[in-house]
Amino acid sequence: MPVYDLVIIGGGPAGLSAGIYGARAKLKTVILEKNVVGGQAFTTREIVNYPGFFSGTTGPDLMATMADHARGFGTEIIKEEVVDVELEGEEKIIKTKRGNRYYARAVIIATGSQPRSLNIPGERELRGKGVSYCATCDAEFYEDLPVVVVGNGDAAIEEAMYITKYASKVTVIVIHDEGIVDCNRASAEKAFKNEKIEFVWNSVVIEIKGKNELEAVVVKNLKTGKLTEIEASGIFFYVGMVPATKFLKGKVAMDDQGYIITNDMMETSVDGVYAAGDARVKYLRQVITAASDGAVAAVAAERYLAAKEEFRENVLTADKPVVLAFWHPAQEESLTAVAIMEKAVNETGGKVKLVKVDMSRRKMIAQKYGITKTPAALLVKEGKVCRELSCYLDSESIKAQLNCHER
Ligand SMILES: Cc1cc2nc3c(=O)[nH]c(=O)nc-3n(C[C@H](O)[C@H](O)[C@H](O)COP(=O)(O)OP(=O)(O)OC[C@H]3O[C@@H](n4cnc5c(N)ncnc54)[C@H](O)[C@@H]3O)c2cc1C
Repeated sequence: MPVYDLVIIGGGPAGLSAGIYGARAKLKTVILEKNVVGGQAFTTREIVNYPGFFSGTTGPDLMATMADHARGFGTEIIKEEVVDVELEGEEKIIKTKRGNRYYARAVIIATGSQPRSLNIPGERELRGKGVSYCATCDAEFYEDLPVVVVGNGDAAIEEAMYITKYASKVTVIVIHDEGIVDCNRASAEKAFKNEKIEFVWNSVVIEIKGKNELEAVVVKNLKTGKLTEIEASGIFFYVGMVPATKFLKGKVAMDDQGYIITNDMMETSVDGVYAAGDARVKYLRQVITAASDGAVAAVAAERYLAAKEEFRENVLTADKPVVLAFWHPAQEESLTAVAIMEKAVNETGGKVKLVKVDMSRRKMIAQKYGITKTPAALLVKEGKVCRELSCYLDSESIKAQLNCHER
């Protein structure tokens, strides 16, 4: 497998947007997508809140446009499920279910999230035989048939309305008291007026019945304890999402729910590894914020790779010894030390050069050389450290240290 500048795991809006920005910046970019390109957004029929589409668009249309855009700039999109990663080294290794290995100089994790299952009897057995998590994919199979929807957030209510285009009746099971739903008001009001929708309040689904196909759903009223069997041919679950990050456990820092922790540059705890979209800890999980994250992650990755290349040219393959002077903008003492170091280097008449390293931005370089505090300075020759320099001397004494003896 060739070495890619950028491997993006996941081809939803975050991954596609990262692909657009990455390939446009001339990075050799590949997106590995295990399923349908477009992610969750592909599974929603109507998208009315993505900027530029006042009259709305469909998830599949919007995602196809994004995928064409990414491919247009040269991003490869390959159907592969990533099952393991080695992220620590300079060259990251991405391993797939088919046994392939992709090598990357930087990685963006854009694996999003997947529907939560309730793990109730019958749910796993009847998956694909009446149990579904995607109305866009499956609603049309229920023409004139009764269907149950579980949940009361935006996705549940909006998809319930979409299903009424096909189903004879849609029963929505809501855990809350009558009239209380967790979705936006406009959708709730429309759903309450929809004659094909019946709400069942204070209730949860406890069992799904059927042999080879779904026949009925058992619902428990949480206030009375009463069990009711609702005849149905299909059930759609919208009871939340879980991040698709299981294969990354122990590889990048996550919160206790498995969402990846990043800063506002989408950097994870591992150098050269970024996370974008629904898979990361964030406030709002939508197509627009996923696309935005993808753009930020790709630009951050591009700058990281450029900085690495610049470091290679300026330091590792330099034709003269280099003083690496580590400083931190919040530490005045380090600024003074670097200024004295610079004076000493200038007085060598070009025999030695100085490269300043801002520790607040170039953590990777500091880590590589084991530097934990500033000021600090190293003399590097032919890519190897030959000595540590004392930063607390005058420029004359520093100049005397600028002879290379291998460390
Ligand atoms: C029913 C529904 C309706 C919605 N409606 C709207 C709406 O109207 N407006 C809106 O803005 N947002 C909506 N959203 C939310 C929006 O779809 C998501 O916020 C957005 O898709 C997140 O994008 P993402 O790229 O981070 O992740 P995802 O869209 O989840 O994409 C992640 C991709 O990564 C792939 N993947 C996961 N693991 C691996 C792996 N190991 N190897 C390879 N590939 C992998 C997945 O197959 C998937 O394609 C809706 C969501 C749902 C479920």
